[in-house]
Amino acid sequence: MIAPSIQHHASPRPVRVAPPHDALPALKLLRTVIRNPIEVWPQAVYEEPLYRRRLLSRDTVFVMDPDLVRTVLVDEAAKFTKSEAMLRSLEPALGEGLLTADGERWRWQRRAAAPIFRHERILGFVGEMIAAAERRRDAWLSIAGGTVDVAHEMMHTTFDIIVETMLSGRAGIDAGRVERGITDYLESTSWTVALALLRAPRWVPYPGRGRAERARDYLREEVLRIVAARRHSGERRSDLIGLLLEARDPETDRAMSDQDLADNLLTFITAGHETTALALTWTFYLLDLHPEIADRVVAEVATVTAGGPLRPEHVEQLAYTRQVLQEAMRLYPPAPIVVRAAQEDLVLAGERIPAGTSVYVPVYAIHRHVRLWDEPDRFDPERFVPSVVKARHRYAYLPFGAGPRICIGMSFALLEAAAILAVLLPVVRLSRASGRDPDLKLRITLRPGTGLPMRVARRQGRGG
Ligand code: HEM
Repeated sequence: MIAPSIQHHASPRPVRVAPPHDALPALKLLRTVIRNPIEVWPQAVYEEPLYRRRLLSRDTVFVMDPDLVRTVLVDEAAKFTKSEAMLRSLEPALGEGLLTADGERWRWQRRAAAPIFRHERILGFVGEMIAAAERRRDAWLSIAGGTVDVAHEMMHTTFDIIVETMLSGRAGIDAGRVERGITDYLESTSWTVALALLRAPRWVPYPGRGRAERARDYLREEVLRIVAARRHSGERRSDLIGLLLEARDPETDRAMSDQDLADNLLTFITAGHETTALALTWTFYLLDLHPEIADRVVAEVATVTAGGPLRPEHVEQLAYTRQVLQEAMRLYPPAPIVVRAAQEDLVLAGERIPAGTSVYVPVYAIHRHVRLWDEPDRFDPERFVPSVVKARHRYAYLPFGAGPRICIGMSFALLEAAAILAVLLPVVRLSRASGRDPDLKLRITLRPGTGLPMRVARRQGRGG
């Protein structure tokens, strides 16, 4: 009888969100939404197939059952649009780009961007991914024994990769300012979400609004500058800017305006690096808790590369490394919630859902749902052995969403994360500088509240 609890203590428990004990009264709910919206999700979201409640002034349905998730995101996707809270948070920066547009406007932008995400094309980017990771590795080795904020370091690494691969070079963008700009902007989004739940008009001021708007203006000016420079040069390249410049709306034959281009470039720059950086950040945290799993990744890299440097063709062969990343994204999905607004009345699991209802797909909670996962809080990459994946419901795991709006950058992100991990892990060992767990903060993405400071040591043995 005692054995299971001993085992339980032997395996470190990665940090998780603590759901509230009781239903929160309105004022406390509002305060919690502003501080950290994921902390209002009740225990029921981790246990029930569907949970319905009024969140401030919005009728809200949480959908956890994988069949219902499929209904919302795939089968009946046409009956939903992006939600008011998400649009209100993201539209001021991303306009009506690929992530935020709906209907026909979304469809032609998706078609325009699709060629750059074809598998063969993405494989051509892996060399850049490895090179950026090697620059980070060399920087870390030069300060071995020191401490780095892994969250910040991963943001810079993935930022370098997105501008190298999608914009054909850095184009003079200040990565540090972009990172601060994104953080400042995202920081304000818990207010915009709360105000949307309260149905307050969009002009209502809130703390940090000025700072968020300055950040947004900086980011937009930078991408407009890049667009203007490309138009001015008349250069034709087949990078993302080139593809978008040549795209024509099939219905109107209209080309993208500079504003449309800026919306999309900013969408790709932000959606395309912050999420992957977070996936890696949480992976480094988990590997500090589980050095035996880190050792297995290092051993796999050594086998696949035969002890030599990582080359692009190796990355797809790193099956265990990919399992580790997938399991890290189960526990810490960088995009922990997907939200939609019902455009028509419909019925879900016998519940009448009137048009206008917000439908939350709480990815973080689905990934830790007691009916879907055995010991949901345990980090166990074996869950992603192909035969185990096959036996599981397809919609029990959705770090990249699902259906027509599934992440366009999914393969890019998986290759990128595996390449970065496979370059860094064999040479360095990272351990939390404070010995404490990071805190989980929802700001559209799932971020470590105050970064993730880790000590960098040279890894002894085969790799270093
Ligand atoms: C680990 C990394 C990533 C995660 C976890 C992630 C997650 C997601 C999720 C959940 C969605 C769907 C949102 C919804 O349905 O409302 C999405 C959409 C999107 N992602 Fe990613 N993403 C990642 C990396 C990337 C990368 C590398 C790029 C670009 C290079 C990218 C670009 C986009 C875009 C443009 C969309 C909107 C697609 C559409 O609506 O058609 N993402 N992402």
